[in-house]
Amino acid sequence: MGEKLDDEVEILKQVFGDSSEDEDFIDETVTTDSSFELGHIHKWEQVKQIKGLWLCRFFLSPQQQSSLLSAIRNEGWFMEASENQAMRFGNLPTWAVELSDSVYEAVLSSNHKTDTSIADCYNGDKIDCPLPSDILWREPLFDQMIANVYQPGEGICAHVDLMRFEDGIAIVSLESPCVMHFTHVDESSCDPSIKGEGILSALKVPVYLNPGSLVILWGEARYLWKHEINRKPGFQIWEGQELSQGRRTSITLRKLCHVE
Ligand SMILES: O=C(O)CCC(=O)C(=O)O
Ligand SMILES: [Fe+2]
Repeated sequence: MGEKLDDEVEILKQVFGDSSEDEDFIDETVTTDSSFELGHIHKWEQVKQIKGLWLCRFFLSPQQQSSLLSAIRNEGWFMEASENQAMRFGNLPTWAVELSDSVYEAVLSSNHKTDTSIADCYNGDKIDCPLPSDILWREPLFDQMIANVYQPGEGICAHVDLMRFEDGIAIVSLESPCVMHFTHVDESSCDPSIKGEGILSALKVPVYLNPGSLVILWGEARYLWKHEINRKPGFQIWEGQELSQGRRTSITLRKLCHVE
C-alpha cells in the first residue's frame, strides 16, 4: 500500500517540479453517452459524520460501467500486470470528459440543493449540497484524471489529496466493491497513547463504495479527512462480513490549481 501515492507524487514532480506541498502530503502519511434519461433524478446520500462527503450509489448503470471499462481498455492502459495507474492532465480523453459531464448532470439532477455556494454552505451549517455551485460551475469542472487498478489485497494508504488540486474531487468505482475509511487529520497528529482503541476506531468512518458509485469530496471531506483503502485481510468488513475481493478499478477526477 502507498505505492500508488508515491508514483503519483513522482509524476506530479516531473510535471510541475518539486514543492514543499508534496512533502506535507508524504508526511501525512462514467460514461454518460446519451443514456442518461432526461429528468432522471440521482439519489445522493450525505455521510453524516463528514461535512462535504457525498455518495451517489447508482451513478452508472451496469451497461455504463462496462462501456467505461472498455474505454479504459481501449486506451491500452494496464496491459502489463505491473501497470496499475494512468494519469492525464489538461485535455482528458473524450470518455473522461463525458464522465465529468455526467458528474455535473448527476449533481444538477440531485434531490438536494445545487445552487448553494461554498460560503453559503458554511453559513449556519447549511451543508445540504453535494457540490457547491462555485465548484460545479467552474470551467472545466475537472482537468486531471487518474485511473487506478487494484488487485485483491492492494489498496491506497491514508492521505489527503495534494494541495495542487482544487476543492471538489470525484471518485468513480468499478468492478468490485470496497470499503474506504476516512480519518480526521487531527487523529493522526495526536499522541496515540492518550487514546483508547475504541475511540480511534470510532473516529474511522467506513464508506462502502459499490461498483458504479460516485463519491464526491469537498470542503472538510477533501481537506480535513484522510481517505484510505486497506484491502489487507481483516480490513474490508461491511455489515459484519468480510468482502470477497476482486480486481477494482477507480477513476478519480480533479481540477489542478491555477498557477499564476
Ligand atoms: O482508488 C480510489 O478509490 C481512490 C484513489 C485516491 O484516493 C487517489 O488517487 O488520490
Ligand atoms: Fe485520494
